[in-house]
Amino acid sequence: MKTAIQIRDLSKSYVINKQSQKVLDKINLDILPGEFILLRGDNGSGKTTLVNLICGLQAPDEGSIEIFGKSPKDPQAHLKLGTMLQRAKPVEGLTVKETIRLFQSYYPQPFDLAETIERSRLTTKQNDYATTLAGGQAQSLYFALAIVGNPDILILDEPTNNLSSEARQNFWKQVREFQQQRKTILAISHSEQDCDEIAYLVTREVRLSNDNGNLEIQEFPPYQALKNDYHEFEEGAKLKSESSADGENSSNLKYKSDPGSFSFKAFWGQLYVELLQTFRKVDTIIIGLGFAIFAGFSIEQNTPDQFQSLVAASLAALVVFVCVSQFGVKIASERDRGWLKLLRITPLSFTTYLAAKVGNFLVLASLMTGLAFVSGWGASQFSENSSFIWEPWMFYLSFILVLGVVPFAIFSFTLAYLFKTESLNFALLAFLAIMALSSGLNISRLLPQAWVRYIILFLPTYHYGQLVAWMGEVKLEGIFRFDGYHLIHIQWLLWWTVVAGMLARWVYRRERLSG
Ligand SMILES: Nc1ncnc2c1ncn2[C@@H]1O[C@H](COP(=O)(O)OP(=O)(O)OP(=O)(O)O)[C@@H](O)[C@H]1O
Repeated sequence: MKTAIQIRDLSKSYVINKQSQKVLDKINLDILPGEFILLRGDNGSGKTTLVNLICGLQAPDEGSIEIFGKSPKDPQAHLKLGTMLQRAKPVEGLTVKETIRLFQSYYPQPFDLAETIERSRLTTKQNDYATTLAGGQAQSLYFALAIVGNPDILILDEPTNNLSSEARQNFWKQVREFQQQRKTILAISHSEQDCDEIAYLVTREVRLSNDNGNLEIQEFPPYQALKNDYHEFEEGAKLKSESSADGENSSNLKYKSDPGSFSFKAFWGQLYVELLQTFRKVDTIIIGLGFAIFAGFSIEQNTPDQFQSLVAASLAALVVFVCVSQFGVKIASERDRGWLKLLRITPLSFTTYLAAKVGNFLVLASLMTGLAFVSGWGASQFSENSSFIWEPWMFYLSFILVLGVVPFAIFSFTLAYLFKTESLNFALLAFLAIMALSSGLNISRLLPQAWVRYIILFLPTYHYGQLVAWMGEVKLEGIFRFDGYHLIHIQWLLWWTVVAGMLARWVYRRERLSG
């Protein structure tokens, strides 16, 4: 049996006011499976830093941490951990039940949904929006999210902050029930009432010192009993593995699949909630779907002879605008709420996460283009000399509009990770302006420098614009026309999708979510 958490010579410093300050200094600690550790220390002594390091949200300067023998960065370790972070808010647009179901989809062997809701005392609140929960109920939701994956280790960072005395009692009762299944618990609390509530469960109290970044450890009677059990088990396991050559291998088979790779279960779970959130936002419905319907209808009514080119141009602009603004703003809000931090400590992989976000956009963009054509057909029904007929170009144009915009959606994902929320709107506006300038509309003629025009030829917007002009038969002499090289434009867009994906992966990995 492996140690639940093994910490060796762990050090961490921060640069505060241009000076390096050591928060943790060569810390060593072995937490046994089934232990209940109470982590204490004054404000600023480094408790949350230690939790962030254990969850893999931050990297140590020196030393190492292992979760059942795995690095905290390893997705296998994330399967074992359930964490309640100190600062997080529920994500918008989802009910309590939907939020818990989403987290449940990330894990291969989760708890039953109804059981988790009941265990967290959220039965009467399960259909309420998570953002409307009162303080204590929100803590219960975070508890549910921490346990739904059926983790072996539960980490609770000041879980009873802002709770009433009764709510505290209830909370620790839930934790006790969880611990009775011989799970390992690491809890941080400043409250004396909390300490009284859990006193008989605690195996060791670990105190972080503010002065020297070291640990003081106090052992309680349950620890000795647990330690003896652990050593007996170790001895037994040693004998067993000596008598059976493949003993070690068979225990490793348990988690053979790699939780860091793409998971269909997590993809469908994530895509479902992304769609729910999108279609519950009134502005998406009005701007995205409303404008698409309006464009199709009014173009067919007023200029039916130019339907193909005008619909192509207006839909291209609309689809790009909605996808870029939707993606960026949504991720920024999730980041502000601490939601991304919560996602990063689950086994959800980057590929699954990004694929679900792109999938959400593809559904929205398909609906937008479909509705524009249906409303054009609707408008033709009111017109006496209608020329509207369903033609194959409509299908091909929709295909280009929807798939061609994927690299832009991924770029806006990248921007949302690169910029802080306050500056993100400017970044998105600048991005949209660059896209408009480089779309192939011959504004570039106004640019005196030839090299600017050459750069534009390499940008994805130019190729997207050309493909739309091709399918929309856009012929605006001297301003915008298809140059005839559709295969080259398709290749460039594919290449940009790969580049955008690599960039997104890089910003996702480098993101520090520790604040
Ligand atoms: N990302 C960061 N950048 C710079 N300094 C940081 C960062 N995170 C934490 N610190 C500093 O490190 C020290 C330890 O912070 P930490 O949040 O780990 O303490 P804590 O024991 O959890 O405090 P509290 O009990 O108030 O939650 C503090 O002085 C804090 O200001």
